[in-house]
Amino acid sequence: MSRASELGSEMTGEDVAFGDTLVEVDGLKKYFTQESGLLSGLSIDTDEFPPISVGRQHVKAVDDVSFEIRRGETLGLVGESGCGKSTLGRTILRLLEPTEGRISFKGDDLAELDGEALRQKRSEIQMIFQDPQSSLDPRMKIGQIVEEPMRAHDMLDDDGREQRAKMLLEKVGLDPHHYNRHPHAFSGGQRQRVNLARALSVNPDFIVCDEPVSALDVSIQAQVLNTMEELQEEFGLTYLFIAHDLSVIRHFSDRVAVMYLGNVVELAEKEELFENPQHPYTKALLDSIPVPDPRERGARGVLEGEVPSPLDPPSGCRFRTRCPRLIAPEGYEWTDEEWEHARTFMRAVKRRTFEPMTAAETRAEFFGGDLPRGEAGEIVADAIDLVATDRDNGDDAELEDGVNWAGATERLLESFAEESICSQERPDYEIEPQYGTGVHRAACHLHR
Ligand SMILES: Nc1ncnc2c1ncn2[C@@H]1O[C@H](COP(=O)(O)OP(=O)(O)OP(=O)(O)O)[C@@H](O)[C@H]1O
Repeated sequence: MSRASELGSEMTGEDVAFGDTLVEVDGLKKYFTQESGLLSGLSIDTDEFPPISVGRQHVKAVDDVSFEIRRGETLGLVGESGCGKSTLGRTILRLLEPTEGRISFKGDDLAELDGEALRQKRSEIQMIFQDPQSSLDPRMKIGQIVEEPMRAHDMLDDDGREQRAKMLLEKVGLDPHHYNRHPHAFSGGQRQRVNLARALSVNPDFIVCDEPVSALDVSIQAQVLNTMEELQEEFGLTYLFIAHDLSVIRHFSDRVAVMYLGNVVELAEKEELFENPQHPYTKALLDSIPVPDPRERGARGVLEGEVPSPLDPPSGCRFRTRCPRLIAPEGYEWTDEEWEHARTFMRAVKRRTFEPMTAAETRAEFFGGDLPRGEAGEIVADAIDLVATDRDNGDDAELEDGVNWAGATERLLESFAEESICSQERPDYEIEPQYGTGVHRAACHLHR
């Protein structure tokens, strides 16, 4: 093996041109196995020994994700907390074992590599974490910290490593004379710069940046991002840039992938995604960017309800349980307006967002007095009845506010939401972009 390939610093016959695919993720899944809570998970099977087993559930943190990252670009990955961004980043790096799927890096399937081959590849792929405080060992000097990955990969000799560390400290905007200082002498932004130098020490091609500036003051964020951009240019780096902050993503990415509950729901070039968003989840995220207007307090509440549990995610489109654009189920005769009324009523009942009133009042409030025709109208009438105050429910102690919210919710969801294409098929469509020429993918049946 040549010295160069031993160092992992030069590609051997597998060079990837700028703009060509460097990383490809295909059908990637990462499930965490969890023992289910208390007795609910225990099952008794007398044919087995021991006869009691603990039920296991799967946290579907990443569930069938596919995309590519091109050499030299920054792919932004955005989504609310808990949607699986970090897990995806770590699984791509093989810090977590994939449950299923392929991760190819320069054409090699990372999921298949192990031992020495994986170790070699690891130097070409590095990661930067959110918290620069906890990722730096306080007892080590920053010079040693930067040299650590080089030592682990047997790269250069002592002098060579020191020289390289000092060169990198300078590149990331630190004083190389601070080589012997300890991390506590540095500010948060400077510590993240130390992390950058450490990641760069083994000459990687690809860096997964997991919320790299989220812990920093806003004024410092831009400076660190600028340095990251300069380093990208100089070293030909490719970034997967994970952030929940859309304004940071907008500043920094070439293309953007939006994640929701383990799925990528939309992916497009940056301008296309921000100017022409096509997934209702992306639109809601964009609408909830806090506006710098003192009269508006905080984010505008567009995203209603809770993110469902990744233990049991919704079928079909993952966003459908919160989606304001849920598609009308087939098989009923109704106008768009009638379906809109029914959908609004269904959401309000499910989330119990109105004070119960008489059946006539409910009908007037949500349907302007006229129910949909045919079977849909009968279902709506049943549901209205279940939450109406002038219906005699006896004194069933189970009922909240004296009306049957749960019964009405079940009736509406079963008849309408569960029958929608949104519940039945997982969407994935390509859309004609309005900006640029890149591929625009949106996982929303409105584009079927
Ligand atoms: N080791 C683990 N064991 C079980 N569940 C896990 C584990 N790690 C993550 N999860 C779950 O997987 C889901 C995705 O988590 P992940 O941290 O990837 O999301 P995220 O989008 O990066 O969120 P955040 O921005 O808050 O870190 C969450 O429901 C989380 O609770």
